[in-house]
Amino acid sequence: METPDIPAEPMLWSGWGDPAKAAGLPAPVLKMLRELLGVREPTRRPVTFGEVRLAPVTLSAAVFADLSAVVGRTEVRIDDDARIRHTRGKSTPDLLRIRAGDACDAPDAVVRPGSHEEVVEVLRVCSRHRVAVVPFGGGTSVVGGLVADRRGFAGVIALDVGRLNRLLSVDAESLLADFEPGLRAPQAENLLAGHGLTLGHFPQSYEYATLGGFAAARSSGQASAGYGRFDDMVMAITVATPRGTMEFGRAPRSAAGPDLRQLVLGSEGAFGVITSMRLRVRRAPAERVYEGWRFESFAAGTGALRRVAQNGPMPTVLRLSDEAETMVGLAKPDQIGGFQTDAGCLAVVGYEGDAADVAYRREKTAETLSGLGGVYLGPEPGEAWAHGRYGAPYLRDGLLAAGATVETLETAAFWSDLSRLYDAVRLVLSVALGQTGPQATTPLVMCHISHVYPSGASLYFTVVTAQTGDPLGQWDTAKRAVNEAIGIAGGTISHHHGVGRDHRDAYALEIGELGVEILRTVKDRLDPAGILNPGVLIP
Ligand SMILES: Cc1cc2nc3c(=O)[nH]c(=O)nc-3n(C[C@H](O)[C@H](O)[C@H](O)COP(=O)(O)OP(=O)(O)OC[C@H]3O[C@@H](n4cnc5c(N)ncnc54)[C@H](O)[C@@H]3O)c2cc1C
Repeated sequence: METPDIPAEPMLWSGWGDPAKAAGLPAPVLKMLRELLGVREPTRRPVTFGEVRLAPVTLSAAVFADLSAVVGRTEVRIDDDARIRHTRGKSTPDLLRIRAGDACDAPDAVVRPGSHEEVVEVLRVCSRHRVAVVPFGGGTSVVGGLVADRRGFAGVIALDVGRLNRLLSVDAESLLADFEPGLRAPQAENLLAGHGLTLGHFPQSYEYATLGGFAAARSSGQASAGYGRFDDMVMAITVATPRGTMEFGRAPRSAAGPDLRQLVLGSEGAFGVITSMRLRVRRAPAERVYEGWRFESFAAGTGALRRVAQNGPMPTVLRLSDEAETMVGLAKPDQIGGFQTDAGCLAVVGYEGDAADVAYRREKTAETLSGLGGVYLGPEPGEAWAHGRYGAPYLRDGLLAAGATVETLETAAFWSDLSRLYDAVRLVLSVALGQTGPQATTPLVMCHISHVYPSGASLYFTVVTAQTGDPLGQWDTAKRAVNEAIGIAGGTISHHHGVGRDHRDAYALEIGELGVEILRTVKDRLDPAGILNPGVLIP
């Protein structure tokens, strides 16, 4: 998999990604925004860094002294720069708020422990003083996973795991590697490359997201067909809690009772702070091939993907854009704006491995796809996707600046429910974001499938619409309606972004009252003062 350089700069405080890569919008996109979606330039400009509004720090001198005694005075930061950069995550509502100068959710301090023991001590100090703790990895959450409920607390700290950034050991015989959680994905890949290994986890947030964040939010990368989801990779996990240390996982599989790793995976910092993990790794592939296929319709392409997922062998990357996403060219962000209306639906299929394995899987997959109506387009669309794959999120800043709201959301369901779910989400988004009156507009709703299983798949939607005077309210209304529609249509509220605050209520409906009670009981036991990420995950 082609991997970008590790960004040297901290992430843009008001937008996505590496400041050096900030991109303008291509002219055809601007034209489409104006003519097709009725987008008008916003009247308000985004604030400058100096104009961001922060509440005063509420931590007492005693808390400050106790935290400094654990991690060192310089690792407890209360300056504006540190606080603003640890405010919320990177969803579109997060960006709309910070661009408007609103940093009311900023932590009072950013604390950076240097070891597992220091994390345990920080949690003890915060429990004693009733200070809320937000575990902070790369800060790329898109579900409100980095905002603590302040009520009843003497303050909030962001517990940044950035100093826990080592590859601790490699077991080449078992294909395992022990990592600390604060490594960003490209750093981990670089370290593994020195051993001829790869993790194979390539989400679109790859440049900035961390290993701990992947485990805490059950992330899934774009090559999940071949390498699996991140939660499949976690063989063992160590967690610091206010009550001490938990360590789970000591064999590849076990019948020794329920698998308590699963209680940590997806717990989004509400039960403890992940301080190390033993991850399954793979030998670095000798060969990589990406290519494109065309299907007449999304339904036809979906059927073909299902057959591949059920009959195998599996490619490494398997994704299918619907008609709208193919038309806009979102599958190839470098070439966005081609606007081919007769392009059908583009599937990108990739294979990584040794030459014989790649050749075998390619031949078998091609047989299946062509037998179900797929037309082979050659390597160009696949290579273009692989080259531009981390580029799309950079377009969001330009779209927001131009007066468009753009956001993504995702879900998953069994194959037999998938087309109903697809129709329901598209309909609800179109109705909720469509505007009537003299300047009537319809939003652009696009979708792709990029994670497939024998029993079902995920659906990933991108929506672009003209901003109203209240873009936050506009999106909030639409998102509530979609969450409800997903539940009714039988989908899960998240396939890989997680729960955070944004999906908390929908998640509660999904797991039922008893499920919520189990989560509350576990939390009460591990975190009796309730300091860990209050308001996230658990209603
Ligand atoms: C542009 C963009 C593209 C994205 N693409 C994808 C994608 O392709 N696939 C995907 O799965 N996700 C994607 N995401 C979502 C996000 O990147 C993932 O949820 C990722 O797992 C978050 O990692 P992070 O290190 O940034 O965690 P953070 O955002 O810092 O934290 C996420 C949650 O985990 C908790 N947490 C963080 N570290 C720890 C720890 N060490 N111990 C305990 N709790 C912790 C936090 O408190 C928070 O609740 C995308 C996000 C953006 C902005």
